[in-house]
Amino acid sequence: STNKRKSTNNKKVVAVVGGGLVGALNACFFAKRGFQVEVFESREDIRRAKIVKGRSINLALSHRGRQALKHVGMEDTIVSNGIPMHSRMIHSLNGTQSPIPYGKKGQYILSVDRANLNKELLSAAEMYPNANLNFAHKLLDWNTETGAMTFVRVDGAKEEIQADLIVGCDGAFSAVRKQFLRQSRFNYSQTYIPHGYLELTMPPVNGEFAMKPNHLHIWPRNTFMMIALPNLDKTFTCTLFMPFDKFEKITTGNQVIDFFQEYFPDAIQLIGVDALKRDYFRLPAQAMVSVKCSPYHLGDKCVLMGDAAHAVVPFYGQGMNAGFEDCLVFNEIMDQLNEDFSAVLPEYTRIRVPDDHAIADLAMYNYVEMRAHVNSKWFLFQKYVVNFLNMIMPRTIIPLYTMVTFTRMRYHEAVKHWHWQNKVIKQGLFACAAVCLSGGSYLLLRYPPKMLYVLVEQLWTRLQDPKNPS
Ligand SMILES: Cc1cc2nc3c(=O)[nH]c(=O)nc-3n(C[C@H](O)[C@H](O)[C@H](O)COP(=O)(O)OP(=O)(O)OC[C@H]3O[C@@H](n4cnc5c(N)ncnc54)[C@H](O)[C@@H]3O)c2cc1C
Ligand SMILES: COc1ccc2c(c1)CN(c1nc(C(=O)N(C)c3cc(Cl)c(F)cc3C(=O)O)c(Cl)s1)C2
Repeated sequence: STNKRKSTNNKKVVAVVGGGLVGALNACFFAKRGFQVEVFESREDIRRAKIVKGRSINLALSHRGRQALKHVGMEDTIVSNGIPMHSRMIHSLNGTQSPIPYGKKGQYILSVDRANLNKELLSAAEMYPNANLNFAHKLLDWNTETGAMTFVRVDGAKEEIQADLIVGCDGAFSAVRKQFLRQSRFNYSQTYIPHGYLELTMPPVNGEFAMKPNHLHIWPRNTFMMIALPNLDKTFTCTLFMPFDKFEKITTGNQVIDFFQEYFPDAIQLIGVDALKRDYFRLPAQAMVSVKCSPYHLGDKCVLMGDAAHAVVPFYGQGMNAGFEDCLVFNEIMDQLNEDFSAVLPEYTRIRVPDDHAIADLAMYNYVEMRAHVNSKWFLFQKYVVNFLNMIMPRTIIPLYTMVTFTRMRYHEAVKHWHWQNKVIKQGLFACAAVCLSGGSYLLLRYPPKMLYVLVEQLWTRLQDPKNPS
């Protein structure tokens, strides 16, 4: 039966497919504009269900995501439930911990609980009288002409529902996107990386955090890496990144301990030997996929946002932030083109595709970087050099992660500026190398080594005893 959800006023009906982080936030954006919003989520209402297994338990929320939440009045609620991380804490192999600030005082990122964030956004959407949440509705397919969607219920019954606009927020394996793949001139690519991830919990010690809480803890070990974000219950969620073929080689509890002894010795005591042996095998390592596609819209009927449009590998902590920013950018274009979908959708694709592709590339680049040669020394060195240059030329040399994490500079413009400043730094380094070289050789030619030796000795004595004129 095709029934079109009755819209309370003559406003159009917007169907948001997917009640995850981006779908729930998008529902708030459209409901705030007065549309009749119907959210269709395949899972049961997570506000009633138990823990959702297999998803990253906490996430880093930064500026872009906060600006989107702010627009629907949710920023304060979410930030109050987040834990500020003012700097990274780099764990070296010998156990020393080195903090690297994210920036000036007010520049910090937040560790937020994924399930809690999703629940808060669903409840915020539900507050709007013109918004409905339909759980246990799994989209099978939709018709590009009529916009009619076919959902299957838990009991296998099918339900057809019509909408004026379909917003595909159904994640990396989007069913809404399936219809796009049948269209000509639709570009699509997906890449699974050879790494998987596994989550481990680091319990509190005597009721207190096991490590300093206001940091993003990182154990960079080239091909392996572990990071830890704090939770409100004083635990840390540790995410271990490792190639699948390495995961497959570790099959016994003792092998887990040996592996941690070799690469993350300080973490063994903090997580606990038994917990490590148990939790390591609780779930299989999860895959990470990078999806890029364009266009994001189909006619004036359908638009993709969030992971459905651009699943990115998590090595910049931007997937959710980018998806939240999608909602904000779409909303800004709705204002500019006064909600005319036939104009808004193509404009959204034109504006947003270059930016979401840029962050997808950046995240993949950083994955390759981290895996290739980022151990704690290089990580520290790199951050110090760029932070030093930023100190002397604050408006010219801006660390890339600062532009990505603490501004709403368009992702593709941040990348362009980063390429430019890399060139400037390289030329700058080259220039001062040339000066030192030519200056040095001039001195050698002008003053043969003996003379030079005397010169240096005089200089040294003067430095030792400035008053002595000799
Ligand atoms: C290990 C890891 C760490 C991460 N860390 C960060 C981080 O620190 N910061 C950050 O910003 N991002 C991070 N991300 C990325 C972030 O998790 C995603 O970008 C974000 O969840 C995308 O939200 P979404 O709503 O688009 O998709 P999802 O969260 O996947 O939600 C999709 C929703 O659609 C529903 N659905 C799927 N198919 C259908 C269907 N056919 N019909 C109806 N409903 C359907 C699903 O049940 C789900 O509720 C991380 C990701 C991973 C894997
Ligand atoms: C829950 O699972 C996950 C998984 C991965 C991430 C997060 C949460 C949060 N992440 C953030 N990354 C940045 C960043 O810009 N860069 C370049 C970094 C990239 C890596 Cl891989 C890293 F380890 C540190 C930094 C860093 O600079 O601290 C932030 Cl800023 S936050 C990565």
